[in-house]
Amino acid sequence: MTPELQQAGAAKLAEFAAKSAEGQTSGDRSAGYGRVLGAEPDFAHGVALYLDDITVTFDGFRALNALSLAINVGELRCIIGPNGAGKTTMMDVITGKTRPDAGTASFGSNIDLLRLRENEIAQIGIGRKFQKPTVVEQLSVFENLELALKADRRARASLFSRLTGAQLDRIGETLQLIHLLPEAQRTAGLLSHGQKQWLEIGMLLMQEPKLLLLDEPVAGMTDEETERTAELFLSLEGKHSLVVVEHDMKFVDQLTEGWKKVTVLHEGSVLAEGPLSEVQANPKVVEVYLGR
Ligand SMILES: Nc1ncnc2c1ncn2[C@@H]1O[C@H](COP(=O)(O)OP(=O)(O)OP(=O)(O)O)[C@@H](O)[C@H]1O
Repeated sequence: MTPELQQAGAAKLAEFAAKSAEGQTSGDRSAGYGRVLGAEPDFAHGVALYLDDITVTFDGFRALNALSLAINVGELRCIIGPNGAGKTTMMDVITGKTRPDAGTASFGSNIDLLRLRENEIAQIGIGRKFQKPTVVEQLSVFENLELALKADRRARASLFSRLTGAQLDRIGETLQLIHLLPEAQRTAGLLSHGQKQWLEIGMLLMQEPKLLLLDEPVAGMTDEETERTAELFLSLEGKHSLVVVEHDMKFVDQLTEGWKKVTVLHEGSVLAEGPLSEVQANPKVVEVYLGR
């Protein structure tokens, strides 16, 4: 690593540390966790996420219209639907960015998501990946993962301390999982688009999310990258619940392996649910989405 890069890395870490310290004084994630929740999500009923009758209105326009949806623990669910169907708004409600006008949203059977702030929702184990990767370009792949690990409340005390053996092992395992072990020392800014997306997924994984929300994860990827991303998600299934919003039907087909449930959203509610082949043959789905 060049001295410039080291300096840039140190500056980023310092900036990050300052933000963490700020959070600590103004109701940060760990403080919020204890204050608001005091409990881990209860997954005993096998459901990770429940949305019930959620309505979101923007200036009189219903972006979500009595939307109900349940995602099981460990399930990989693909959500498809035409532009404007409400997919992003749904993710915004789950992550606390948008408050619905009506309805309920819970994580496990006990945690009311509508009472939590965005940072608190991240803290209880809901990770979100936006379409555009937001890795720290000046840092190496390894340092990005290290940063994500240390953003975790459980490791905050050790922001500037050396990584423990267990932490190094976790970073190593994640590097392998996201196919970036050979690129560990590479500056993130030099990675391909697909590799940046994987790195960002790796950063989310460092926080051990129970539910991962992924918005068009393969947009802009090559066919090979798309295929490897499908393999990655399939390897995460079971250990995490995954909600994948995607327009790429080949990718959805790979992920659902011919049998898993796909949800079709249209005009803010569920239009159809079932295996991909079934929803693709559904005349209502063809009319509003696939036939276009
Ligand atoms: N902040 C907002 N103010 C006003 N209207 C909004 C706002 N956010 C979303 N909308 C509208 O709500 C509807 C649902 O948008 P949303 O982005 O959730 O759809 P989407 O299914 O994610 O679409 P895409 O596939 O294009 O990303 C759209 O008609 C959109 O214009």
